Amino acid sequence: MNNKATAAPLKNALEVRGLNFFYGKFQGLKNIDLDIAEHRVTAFIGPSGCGKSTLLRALNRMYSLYPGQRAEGEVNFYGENILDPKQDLNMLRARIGMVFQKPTPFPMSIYDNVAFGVRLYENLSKADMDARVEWALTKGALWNEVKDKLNQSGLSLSGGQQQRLCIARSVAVKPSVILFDEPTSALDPISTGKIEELLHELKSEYTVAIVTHNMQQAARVSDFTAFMYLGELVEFGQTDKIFVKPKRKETEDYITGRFG
Ligand SMILES: Nc1ncnc2c1ncn2[C@@H]1O[C@H](COP(=O)(O)OP(=O)(O)OP(=O)(O)O)[C@@H](O)[C@H]1O
Repeated sequence: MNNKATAAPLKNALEVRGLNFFYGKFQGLKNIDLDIAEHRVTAFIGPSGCGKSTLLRALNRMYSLYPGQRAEGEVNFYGENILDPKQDLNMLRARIGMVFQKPTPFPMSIYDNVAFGVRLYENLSKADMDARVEWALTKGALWNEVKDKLNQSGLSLSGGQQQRLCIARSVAVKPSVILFDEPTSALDPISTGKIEELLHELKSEYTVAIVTHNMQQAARVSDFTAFMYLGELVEFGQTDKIFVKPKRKETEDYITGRFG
């Protein structure tokens, strides 16, 4: 946990204010206020069903793909409320990328997996695209393993490699924020370690938010932790403080495994 959050004032990439979220009539999030600091890792923890993924998916309007799901309140991304109906969702998802629990490479070559998103937004020459693909795969800590087989299918890679390919794919469009929804829960410990190292490197250039079930992982990778329960944000603060001296009994019970 180097580069821990210091007392110096941080800029926020995202400021969530009074966020309520509904799946039809069911309220999944209740009046959430939360700041996501720029160039830091913020972890969302809490028991199953508490709303971690719902909150993460609200941060780039991923829910808008599904009818009946709606958010109220504000999610300000550098001052702009992305819940505004006029928000351009494709542009938003290029600026706030997402990596899912299960690796989801497209059924195409490793090269095209990375180039695909870039082609939607930029018209690069072949040489520039080659350079972008190499750059993104290097950021995804995958270049050395795939540089001699870029035309092979992304689906031919191992699970851990596929997840790093998905991270490279997100990074390739040069987002400002990357959201990770339990990115290592389907991976073995070695692949998990690689992704955790990568999260640490990514935060020097990107803002990271991560949902994790694994409290040790939250403690290892994050600067800030949000503990959620039953759709509410119970406690939020610097990760050291949340894990060493939580203010709320619910948080303490959860992190000490006494929950429920
Ligand atoms: N598509 C959906 N339709 C209706 N309710 C949903 C839907 N997705 C999630 N919910 C409900 O919203 C609440 C929050 O779910 P969410 O997936 O955000 O929790 P979570 O903390 O990420 O859980 P887990 O750790 O199990 O993934 C839960 O009560 C869940 O049942």
